[in-house]
Amino acid sequence: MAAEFDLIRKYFTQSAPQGMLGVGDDCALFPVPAGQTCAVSTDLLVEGRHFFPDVDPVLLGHKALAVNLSDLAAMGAEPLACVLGLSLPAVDAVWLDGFSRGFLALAREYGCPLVGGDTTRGPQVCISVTVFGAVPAAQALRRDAGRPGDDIWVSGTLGGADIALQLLQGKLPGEAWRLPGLRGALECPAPQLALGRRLRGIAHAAIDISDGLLQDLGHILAASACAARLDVRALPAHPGLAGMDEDILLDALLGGGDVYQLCFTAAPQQREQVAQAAAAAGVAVSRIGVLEAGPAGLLLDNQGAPLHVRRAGFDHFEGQS
Ligand SMILES: Nc1ncnc2c1ncn2[C@@H]1O[C@H](COP(=O)(O)OP(=O)(O)OP(=O)(O)O)[C@@H](O)[C@H]1O
Ligand SMILES: Cc1ncc(C[n+]2csc(CCOP(=O)(O)O)c2C)c(N)n1
Ligand SMILES: [Mg+2]
Repeated sequence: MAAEFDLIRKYFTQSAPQGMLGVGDDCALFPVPAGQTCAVSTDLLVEGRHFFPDVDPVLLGHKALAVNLSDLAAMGAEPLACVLGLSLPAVDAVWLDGFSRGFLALAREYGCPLVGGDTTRGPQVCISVTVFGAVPAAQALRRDAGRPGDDIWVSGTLGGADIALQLLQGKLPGEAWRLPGLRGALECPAPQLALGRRLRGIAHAAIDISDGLLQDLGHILAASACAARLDVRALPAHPGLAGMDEDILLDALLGGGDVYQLCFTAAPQQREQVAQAAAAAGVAVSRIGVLEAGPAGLLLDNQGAPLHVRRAGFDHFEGQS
């Protein structure tokens, strides 16, 4: 058989769950639960841009799916299935074995079977994942649902992945000792699906933080036509960042990407319910500010002065428009 189909069969073909048609036909088929709407998101990961060429392929397989599941979490959706597009320079059995194991282990953990994809040859490793989820349409956590007066929350911790990335890029040489404690935040993010699901009917707007807190919160502010007042002292720093230079730390907390935690808004009357949802999901949440009626996108500090921002967040085409 052609090597291409051999590869697909060997690494990516699993028996489809009952009621689904998986790998092997022109399309996959799967049902959407009655009364719910399909949530779809896609993310591309390019070698050298989203990951280092020598990253552990097991972790890369995990992250390629995790960043997509994170978008379902940010919508309050539950995973249904995923598809995987792969462009590879050559057949590397060790890499494929690790990548597929990392990917399929997470797919199993979150009930998101791999039901199809496409495999081609190309100059560098390029991974495209599309996830399909289900959410009752009226309960989806949309970016435009924030309201003035809402608390702004963030789950988990911030900054760890960004400092890990800087260390791997050879920046901050005096801090290299921190890398072992931070690397997991960059290379093995956990999608916050349990939290997103439990925030249905409690939170208003939500987004997952991929490009940096300020940039991603900015999307909620723009869509919800709100300003925000932030308490930077309430930002939850990754424990591996304790004692770091204050400016470097603040820049990482506000502008660092690859976080894959949820930033969400909820009415102050829902504080107890938010705390219960977070406890049930097994993740910490921090209240970091409030939405205000004001110019859309305006960011204030807790004194009400414009927030001083040194790092804008991640932008693939920075300086090009
Ligand atoms: N080439 C494209 N064609 C159509 N829509 C696009 C395209 N690229 C991005 N989008 C849409 O633009 C919006 C912002 O895209 P982006 O990739 O920044 O999503 P995100 O959720 O903010 O980031 P992430 O996926 O990293 O969490 C999304 O609604 C996305 O579907
Ligand atoms: C080798 C390497 N260089 C840079 C980064 C940082 N990075 C790349 S893409 C991105 C935003 C999310 O991606 P997208 O907006 O495409 O979903 C971030 C923060 C990395 N992880 N690895
Ligand atoms: Mg997102």
